[in-house]
Amino acid sequence: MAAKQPSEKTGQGLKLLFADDEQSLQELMSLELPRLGHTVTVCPDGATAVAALEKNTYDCIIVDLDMPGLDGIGVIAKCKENSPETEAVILTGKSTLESAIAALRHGAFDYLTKPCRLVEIKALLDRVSDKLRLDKKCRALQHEVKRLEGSPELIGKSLAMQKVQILIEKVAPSEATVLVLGETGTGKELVARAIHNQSNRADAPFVAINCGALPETLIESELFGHRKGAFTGADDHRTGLFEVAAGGTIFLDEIGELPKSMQAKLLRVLESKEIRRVGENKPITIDVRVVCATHRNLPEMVVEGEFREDLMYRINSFEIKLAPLRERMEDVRSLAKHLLSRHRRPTQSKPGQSGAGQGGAVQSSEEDIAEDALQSLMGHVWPGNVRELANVIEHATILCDSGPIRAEHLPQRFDSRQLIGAARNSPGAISLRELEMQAIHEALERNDGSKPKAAEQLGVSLKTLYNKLNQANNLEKSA
Ligand SMILES: Nc1ncnc2c1ncn2[C@@H]1O[C@H](COP(=O)(O)OP(=O)(O)OP(=O)(O)O)[C@@H](O)[C@H]1O
Repeated sequence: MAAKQPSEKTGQGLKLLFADDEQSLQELMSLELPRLGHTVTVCPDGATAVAALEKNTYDCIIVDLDMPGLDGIGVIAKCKENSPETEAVILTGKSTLESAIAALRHGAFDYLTKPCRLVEIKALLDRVSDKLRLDKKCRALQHEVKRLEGSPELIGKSLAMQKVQILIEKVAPSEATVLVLGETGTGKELVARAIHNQSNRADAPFVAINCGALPETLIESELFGHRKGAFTGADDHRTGLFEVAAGGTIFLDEIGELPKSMQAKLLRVLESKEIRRVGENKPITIDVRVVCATHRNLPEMVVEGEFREDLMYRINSFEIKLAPLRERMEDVRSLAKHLLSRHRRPTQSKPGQSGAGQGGAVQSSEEDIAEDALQSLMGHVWPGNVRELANVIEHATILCDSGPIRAEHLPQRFDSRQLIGAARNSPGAISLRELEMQAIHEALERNDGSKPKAAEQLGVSLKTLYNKLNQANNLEKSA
């Protein structure tokens, strides 16, 4: 007896496999599915379907539950083994709960009860198309996010970083709430991501929110969601970030900036593991791990009445403190090379020097940064920490068309650094006031001209910063 052969009819849209032992249905589908714009391979039984699945991949398979030999569930199981992203639809003559549950348990997208109308098949395939389109979009976005975030790898072999790595390894598998401390740009978010990635929650979402970046009126609805009409402007229901992070980790960055009213609400959520959407009374149970971070001194904030003591104790059950970059200068070299691999396009590297790294990045090699540039980087105090270093490297890659990055490709303030170095060697060549002004200009440059941020980084009040700038202006005018 000749082996049964699948027949294929082409169209556009989804690539489908249809398997059913009823000949009338085979004929109907080989005619109608291409009319709906899809390509279809029609199989008369389960074994033929599996043979076709071994040769091709399909967007969606539609299989009869009861077929002689291998049944529909068997076909789906085989299909998912080889191609988990293929969607499956079960056709069943018996609309029993058991068969529907069995199909869904085996990863079917949905099921249809025979006799099914063409409009039902069309509506279902439209849903499959939408899902596949969204899946693809989601994968593309994940890829883009990964590329923009760079490698989640924490670089640094200094003793301080080794200790941090050990703490992350130890705390990640637990459910402990972690508080990450450190100056701005030291890598607090990266640590939070590492905790998530090394935890049992790694496959669920990691959601980061900067508590200082949202107006007080919006934080509650951003975190917990709201019901339509809960307040003026709430035109739709909104899911809060705690719900978005379900099963995963929420990272509350700049927790010290959380307004007092929200601190009380957050404490309640952490204690009860329940949230209430704004405008709703019904609590929703949540399963989310919380990691917080701040560059502020929380105990001091508690003394000054700016931060709730009970919340501080609730979030700091496990602390990880990141040392500023100036205290682990031995990491600058490896960090600079790692950060360079984020920006270097393959064409910028010499042939044979590079290989594709994570997120499309290209690994940088020894010669990608010349010794004079490395020495300049090693001579800097890095008030903006690793983020500042990342910006400096980005600046250099823009200026350096080919070959290794040299000192001349670094931002201008690194010239002044050499000046400062020279001044150190010949006292009197540069005044204290000039040094101070250089530090102020560097801080302003790093913070895109923001005086409050520059003042914070320099450790002076905003008023002092204005006074220094005014004095310098007056001196310039009188000179
Ligand atoms: N150890 C590290 N290895 C590799 N990259 C790092 C490291 N530390 C920081 N970075 C990079 O430096 C930049 C700043 O890091 P991150 O955002 O985690 O700092 P932060 O402390 O959370 O900053 P902020 O306080 O401003 O929120 C990011 O691009 C991050 O990838």
